[in-house]
Formats: sequence, structure tokens, C-alpha cells
Amino acid sequence: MTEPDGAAASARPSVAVLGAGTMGEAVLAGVLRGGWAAEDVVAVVRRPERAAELEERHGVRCVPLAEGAARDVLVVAVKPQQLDALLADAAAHVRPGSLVVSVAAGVTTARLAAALPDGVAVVRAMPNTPALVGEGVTALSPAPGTDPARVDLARRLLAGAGDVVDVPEASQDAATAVSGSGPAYVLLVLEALVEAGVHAGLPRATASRLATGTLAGTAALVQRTGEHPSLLREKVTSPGGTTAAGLRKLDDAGVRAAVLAAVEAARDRSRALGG
Ligand SMILES: NC(=O)C1=CN([C@@H]2O[C@H](COP(=O)(O)OP(=O)(O)OC[C@H]3O[C@@H](n4cnc5c(N)ncnc54)[C@H](OP(=O)(O)O)[C@@H]3O)[C@@H](O)[C@H]2O)C=CC1
Ligand SMILES: O=C(O)[C@@H]1CCC=N1
Repeated sequence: MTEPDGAAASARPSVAVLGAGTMGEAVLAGVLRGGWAAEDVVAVVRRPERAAELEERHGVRCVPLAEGAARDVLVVAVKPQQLDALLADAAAHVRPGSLVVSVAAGVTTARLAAALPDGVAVVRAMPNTPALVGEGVTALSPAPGTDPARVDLARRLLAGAGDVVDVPEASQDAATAVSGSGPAYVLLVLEALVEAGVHAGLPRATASRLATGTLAGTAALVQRTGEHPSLLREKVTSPGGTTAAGLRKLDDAGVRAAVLAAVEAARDRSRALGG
């Protein structure tokens, strides 16, 4: 693959998303948000009704695997358990010089490279579902020795989905446990906060708006001030006040230990899925 330059600098390498379920669609939306034109992006799916959804929502075409796998950049977004079958079917059509970005939890770049033709650049990425609205964060790890220009292309590809953080591949399982799975933990807390608000007498719509705004605003506060979460938490906690009373209950329930256990379990599961 040769990247365009000079007069054709606005042209972008063609992209195929192989397996466009929840995460594949979120990455696809990010790619389009990042400046790729819909005609330069295709998806490979198995069901006609899914093809119709993607075409309607994003204006992209769905194509057979043989056509999609011959694109410049392949985003592999099937389940880890579906990966071997997909790569076995795709390998004959993948061109040397193309870039494969896999978002499959646990699956190493070595395993990906072994299933692909020589000369294919491989990057492992762990995005998360807020990518769908451009607010995701992706942990990125190229295979050892990958051409920096290919890594930069992977970074640009994912930048439309949100922040991109370089991590050593050995940290990918931990990153998966924190940010890949993280939206589920946060949503569980949000769900509980809304229900608690309803229990405390608030109308559901009001509880939802207050709780959701609190989560979004707190994340923005941390990002924009750069202050440590514990310092910001102290600022909310008046001596003898309401917050201290609430935090006491969270400590009694072992919330910190539960978060630690959740991340450890998710990291271990990521390792196991890698095979
Ligand atoms: N969900 C998340 O938050 C995140 C997921 N990931 C990773 O993303 C990957 C996908 O996960 P997720 O999106 O949740 O799962 P989904 O089941 O939603 O998506 C997988 C998609 O792959 C399709 N598929 C499977 N095999 C083929 C094939 N041979 N040809 C074409 N399409 C195929 C499935 O089609 P069909 O619908 O017909 O079964 C499905 O649409 C996983 O590897 C996961 O680890 C990474 C980060 C976050
Ligand atoms: O649950 C999973 O396995 C995937 C990977 C990270 C988020 N969802």
C-alpha cells in the first residue's frame, strides 16, 4: 500500500470493517467522523438485515469478504472465538502491504500475524463503545517492528473515535479490563444511581438527567483540571456532611475492593480469550 501524497494528499487508504457488530459499528462511525468518505469504507457482515442497517445509518456499502479483505486497511471486529475462522477465509484475499487493526480482546499481534500473509502490518487496539459518539478511548499496540507510518495510520484511523493511547502490548489485557470493559462498570453505577434517585423520590427522568450529568461532568472535571480524583473527591466532602455519610456506606460495601476484583477478573479473562 502506498499512501498518497502531493496533489492526492486528501485521498485516504480504503478501509474494510470485517465483522460489524457493536464494536465494528462504533469504530466505523469513528472512521467516518475522522474524515474518511463513506465511499472509501465498506463493511463485511453475514446478515442482510445488518447490511441494511449499516447502509442506512452510515451510508457505507457491505461487500463480500473477498472484496473487503482486499482493502488497504482491515479492521477486524469479530469475537475472539470467531477470529480464526474469519482470518482463515480472509487470508487468501489480504494483500501484502495492507494494515490489519484487530480489536479482538486478548488476541495477540503474534497470533494475528501468524494467520495473515507475510508483509501485512498488524496493530492490536482496544477501543470502547463511546467511540460510537466520538468519545471513546483506544489503547493501541503495534506488532514489534511495525513501520511507524503504518502505526500512525492506525492512530489516525482510530482518532475519530476519541482519544488514542499507546500502550505496550503486554499492557493490553489490563487496558481491556479498565477501558474496554470500563463503560459497563460505569453504566452499572449509573443505573444504580438512577434507581436510587427514584427510590429517594425523584421522577425517573429527573433522576436520569441528574445522574448522567453528574457522571459526564465529573469526568470532564478530572480531564480539564488534571487534578487527582481523590483531591476532587475531598472538595465534594464537607466535614459531617451528606457526602461523607454516603461515602461511608460505599466503603462499608467494599466498592473499592469490588472494582479491583472486577478489573483483575476482566484482565484474566482477556488473557484466556487470547488463547
Ligand atoms: N463490545 C465492546 O464493548 C468491545 C468489544 N471489543 C471486541 O470487539 C469484537 C466484537 O465484539 P462485539 O462488537 O461486542 O461483538 P458483536 O457480536 O456485536 O460483533 C461481532 C460481529 O461479527 C460478525 N461476524 C462474526 N463472524 C463473521 C464473519 N465470518 N463474517 C462477517 N461477520 C462476522 C457478527 O455477525 P452476526 O451478527 O451475524 O453474528 C457480529 O456482527 C470482539 O473481539 C471484542 O473483544 C473490543 C472493545 C470493546
Ligand atoms: O466483554 C468483552 O469481552 C469485550 C471486550 C471489551 C469489552 N467488551
